[in-house]
Amino acid sequence: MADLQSVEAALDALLDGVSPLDAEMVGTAQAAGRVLAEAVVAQLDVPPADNSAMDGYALRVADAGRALPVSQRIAAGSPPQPLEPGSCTRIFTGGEIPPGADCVVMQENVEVRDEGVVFPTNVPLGDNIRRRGRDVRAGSVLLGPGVRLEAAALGHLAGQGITEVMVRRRPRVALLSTGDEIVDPGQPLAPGQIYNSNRPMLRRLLERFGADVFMVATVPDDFDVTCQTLRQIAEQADVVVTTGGVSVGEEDHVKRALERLGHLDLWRLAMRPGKPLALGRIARCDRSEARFVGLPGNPVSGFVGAWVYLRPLMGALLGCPALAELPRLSARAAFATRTQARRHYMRVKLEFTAQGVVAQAFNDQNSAVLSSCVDADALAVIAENSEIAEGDWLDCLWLVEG
Ligand SMILES: Nc1nc2c(c(=O)[nH]1)N[C@H]1C(S)=C(S)[C@@H](COP(=O)(O)OP(=O)(O)OC[C@H]3O[C@@H](n4cnc5c(N)ncnc54)[C@H](O)[C@@H]3O)O[C@H]1N2
Ligand code: MOO
Repeated sequence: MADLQSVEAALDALLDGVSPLDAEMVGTAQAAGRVLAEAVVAQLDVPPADNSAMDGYALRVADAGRALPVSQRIAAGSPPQPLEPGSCTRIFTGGEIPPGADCVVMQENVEVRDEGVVFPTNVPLGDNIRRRGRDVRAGSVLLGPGVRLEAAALGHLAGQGITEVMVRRRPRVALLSTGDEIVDPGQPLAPGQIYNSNRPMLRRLLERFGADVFMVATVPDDFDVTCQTLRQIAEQADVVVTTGGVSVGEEDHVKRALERLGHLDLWRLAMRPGKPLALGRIARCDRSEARFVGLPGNPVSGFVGAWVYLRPLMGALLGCPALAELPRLSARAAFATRTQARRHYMRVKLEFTAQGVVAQAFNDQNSAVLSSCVDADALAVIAENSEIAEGDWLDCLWLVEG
């Protein structure tokens, strides 16, 4: 086991020379989940003018403490007139503050009498006024490059009236399955066969990591056809991902095809699950190369491999730091375990208790037991040759999209 290589070394090899893909312009209505290729500079102040945070009355602080007549009414969207001296203005939330007014008193705090509206004394200057540009100042960076466009960022873009943004092209990923025993749902199962669980699982993960999974296929059981298929796919794919056939078993078409079409490194890693990993390149006609990642066939090994390798790879191709690195958190172990030569990525459920975060491990952590992943919130990373007692602090990789 002394020859096992580190996860970090494999990650370095995987990410070596990877740079962000080219940029493309998309409509903001289609931009959800995309990654900004360049900074977006604000063109407008938000809010565009001082406005009221409350339904109530705008006045001069100096006039508070007495009854004031109402000289105008301002709803959101109606332009204000300057405030007549010695009067107040009826105003609604979002209404523009009239020139001359310097505070807003909410309507619950006034008394409306025949002679006018009576205000409390000691109204703070500027109270309940949302200042122009408080949220965004024109000319400032609204969103920086590498930001993934999720709900609030999309709202922020719309707040500027922006309809198009420059984003990174989504990495084009081909997802291939190997193994004669693997059958797609919808087909009958012959004896010895199992359904392909890796394909929908990895497709979903890759899409969550920002990829465009433009094709899924099963590798044909023929060396020449495999070569031809991979060569064609590599012309369109940034990354070719396969599952299965990376261990020490009998001759495998994908491995041999990779050696013929480009380059292949077989890794034996000090990690569990996911000891075997294949990394390579497939040459294209124009001499550029598609990346190749061969994950193990065991579903849990594929699941963990996707988070540990494919997510950072998508992050690098998208120029998105939040995707490139999985967030970590510390949690107390609700279990005891020990490891040997391989670092263990244990699937855990996190409980957020008053005493802090507690990690509950799924009982059966075997790499073929996919039920261990269904409820997993995090991967607790247990160092090689170590022992964990209940209550010990664990370093966990949080399974979030980024
Ligand atoms: N003599 C040794 N045997 C194995 C070693 C080893 O070091 N020496 N390593 C083990 C480890 S660790 C792993 S992980 C697996 C990796 O195997 P492969 O990547 O070669 O994958 P396969 O043999 O093709 O399949 C493994 C397992 O997964 C099932 N599988 C494959 N594809 C799918 C799919 N799409 N959906 C669901 N299940 C799938 C397949 O039926 C096998 O049961 O090797 C160990 N062996
Ligand atoms: O390293 Mo493998 O993924 O344990 O079965």
